[in-house]
Amino acid sequence: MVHDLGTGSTAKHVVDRIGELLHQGKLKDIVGIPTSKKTHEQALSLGIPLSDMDSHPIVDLAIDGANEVDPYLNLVKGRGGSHLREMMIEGACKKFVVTVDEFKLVNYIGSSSLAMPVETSESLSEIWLRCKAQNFGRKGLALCH
Ligand SMILES: O=C(CO)[C@H](O)[C@H](O)COP(=O)(O)O
Repeated sequence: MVHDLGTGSTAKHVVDRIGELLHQGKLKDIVGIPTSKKTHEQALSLGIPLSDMDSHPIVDLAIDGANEVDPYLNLVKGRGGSHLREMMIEGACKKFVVTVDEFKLVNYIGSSSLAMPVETSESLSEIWLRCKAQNFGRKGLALCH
């Protein structure tokens, strides 16, 4: 089974548990695709076999956290800084499970008043910024590397 390994404090518990089940022999034949460097390091330390999307373009299962979830199950993800990679990997998965606590549940997306994460690839960032600036104006747009 090809498993996306999510990013953030909630997903960290999932990755820990996968490592535990692997060591207990209760989980077999699993390969993980980490959505961030931090998760990559955590998975390596737990001995979870790792791969990437070039070798495994179809991901069977993704379990990851979210920043906001509305009553219709619309999500905000990416405040942990792995937006683009998560969208690529989780967009390719057959099944996507989101793990959140009650603090992530909102009446409408954006109501937590926290920043809305948007991430782009470095090579596209200028083109993308120009495009977004036309839609929203430069205010509030920042590049994070
Ligand atoms: O999208 C993410 C990372 O880019 C995380 O899943 C999201 O930020 C939730 O993180 P946490 O479980 O630490 O609250």
